[in-house]
Amino acid sequence: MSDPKVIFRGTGVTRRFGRGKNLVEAVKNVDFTLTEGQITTVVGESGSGKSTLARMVLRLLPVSEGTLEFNGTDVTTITGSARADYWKDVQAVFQDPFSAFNQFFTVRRLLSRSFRLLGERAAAEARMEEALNHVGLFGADVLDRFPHQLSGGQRQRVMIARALMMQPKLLIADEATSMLDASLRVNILNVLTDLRDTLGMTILFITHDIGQANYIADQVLVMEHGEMVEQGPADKVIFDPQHEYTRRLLSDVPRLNQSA
Ligand SMILES: Nc1ncnc2c1ncn2[C@@H]1O[C@H](COP(=O)(O)OP(=O)(O)OP(=O)(O)O)[C@@H](O)[C@H]1O
Repeated sequence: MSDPKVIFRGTGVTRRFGRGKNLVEAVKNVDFTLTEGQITTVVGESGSGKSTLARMVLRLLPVSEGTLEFNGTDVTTITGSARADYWKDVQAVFQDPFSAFNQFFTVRRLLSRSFRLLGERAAAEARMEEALNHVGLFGADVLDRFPHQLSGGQRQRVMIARALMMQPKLLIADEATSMLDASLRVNILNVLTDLRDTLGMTILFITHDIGQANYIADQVLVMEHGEMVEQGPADKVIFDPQHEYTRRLLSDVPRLNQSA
């Protein structure tokens, strides 16, 4: 078997907001890699810089310092059509699937709108069905429904399907389960692990909950106050944490600790 491939590399990534006494260093000189076909989880408390990091990887937010490489290409400052191409390869789902929906659009319209690029209607329809199947939904059941006719878990799965329609190489899920109750959360986590296992999808999963990291991750990156304090294979970080902060996050999850 060949060595796992690094699909994304961040080097010295820093992001500051504001200036003077209002200066916030949200992400501080962070180095990390994402391995193809693996789920990498960024975990940390609220305000630790996880979303800022995800938005920089997505190229929604410029870095203050550092470089971002995707598939060996420097994407740190790409704009225009290069960035539009990048967004075909790198797709995201966010916390609140409801806010991303137009309440007056059916699922079909939502999905086909974000997929105008494909042009041909029949091909778009086929891609829609395929993407919905990947998240355990059937077109006939959901395509003609409006958002309020779907459960929270179904809405989030539709959002994942929308991202999948672009056939991305990297999927970013930023607190994608935090609005869902526990059973639906597990359901979405299972959808993501299935995508890794069946499509070989690379996933960057952002969460404040180290329990979810344990459930889903191959690799864990731990952030505290903008710094990456610990990173490594999930088993190692979770069952043999080296940093005090990681131990503290773990001590808040009693069940996990007992199984360690
Ligand atoms: N646009 C902004 N302007 C000023 N400060 C910001 C901005 N975005 C984020 N920050 C600050 O950067 C720090 C990191 O925020 P970020 O949202 O990345 O953390 P997080 O770990 O994702 O937290 P949460 O889980 O609560 O979203 C926080 O102190 C936040 O207030």
